[in-house]
Amino acid sequence: MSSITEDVSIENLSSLQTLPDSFTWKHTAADSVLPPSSAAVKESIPIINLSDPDVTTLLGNACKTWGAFQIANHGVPQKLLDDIESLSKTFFDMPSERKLEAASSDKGASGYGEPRISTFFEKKMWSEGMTIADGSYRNQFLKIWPRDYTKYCRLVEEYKGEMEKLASRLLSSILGSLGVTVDDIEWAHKAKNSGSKMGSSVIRLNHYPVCPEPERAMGLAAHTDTCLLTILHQSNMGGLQVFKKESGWVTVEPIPGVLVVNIGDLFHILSNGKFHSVVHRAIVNQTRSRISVAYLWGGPAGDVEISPISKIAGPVGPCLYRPVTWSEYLRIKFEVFDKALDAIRVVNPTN
Ligand SMILES: C=C1C[C@]23C[C@@]1(O)CC[C@H]2[C@@]12CCC[C@@](C)(C(=O)O1)[C@H]2[C@@H]3C(=O)O
Ligand SMILES: O=C(O)CCC(=O)C(=O)O
Ligand SMILES: [Fe+2]
Repeated sequence: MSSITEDVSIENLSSLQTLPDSFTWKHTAADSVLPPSSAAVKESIPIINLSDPDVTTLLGNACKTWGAFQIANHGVPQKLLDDIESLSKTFFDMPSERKLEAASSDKGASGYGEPRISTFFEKKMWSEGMTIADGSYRNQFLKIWPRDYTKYCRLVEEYKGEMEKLASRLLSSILGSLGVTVDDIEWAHKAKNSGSKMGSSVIRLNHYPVCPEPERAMGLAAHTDTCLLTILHQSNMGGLQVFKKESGWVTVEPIPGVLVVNIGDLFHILSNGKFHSVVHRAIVNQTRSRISVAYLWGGPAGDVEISPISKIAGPVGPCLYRPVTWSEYLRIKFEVFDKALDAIRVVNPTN
């Protein structure tokens, strides 16, 4: 039974011995975070070697069937993954008062705090996070790490650079599976020709402390990401689950050095509904804390509109969605949450 009823803040989760009422979720059978019965076949999202000669087909199939996959041979140095993970650990291991010095001024901005989606749920999530959204994270790093500030800012910039390269490479390959190229997208074509970066992105460091009653808690509630795609580095502790209509919640087992990729809402729009943004969540456990580092890639820098690729929609076929910038879509998402795609749909898919 939960005995603590007072308001508990996320920065103190690690010290709690019982699950406070405000963190106790009433999971239905379909939502259960308990492992499925042993009779159930253990499914998993595809693991794709990016050096495979069939990579385009494999990526295309994974995007259609799952909206998520794992990638090996991605070219991101292991040391960089280890370093960003240890930066995260250093941050979350700090005393609450120091973490709060980096608190975000509002839910979408850089800084420490609850997940932005928390406003849509009655109960609190068993996690804390640090959003690294734009240049403003530097002021927060300076406050909390006056001595290591330069080192950590450099690390974040290097991480962003590598992730952006990987994201652009994935975009090209995935588009290939739809029979189009980056030249069919005005913003991607421009970026390619000018050699400029396709750099609107956010990094979210997530920490899921050990939980006294994991089966009644929720680390990060079910959601889709708003961006084009998310590249997730999860520590060697599992917790990420993706939802598949036919199978329910499927756990993504961590594999050292392998990254997870999720299709986000903007890719659903870009592909004119061919790929679905995957619903996913993070569950927690009673034995070990967990860290994940999510790189959410919005594609073009600046306020550039993303719309269905006309070649995919077909010369006469309908475009299912109106053009939208990432920032406008974020505004809509955080007003209507899981109805955001419906809010920008212009054609009913059954028409
Ligand atoms: C740009 C953003 C994407 C994000 C909301 C945010 O404003 C900042 C953090 C992102 C994140 C990370 C955790 C899950 C998520 C749904 C959330 O609550 O905050 C995503 C948001 C998203 O993809 O829309
Ligand atoms: O921690 C995880 O495994 C999932 C994180 C996530 O979904 C996110 O940051 O958007
Ligand atoms: Fe997510």
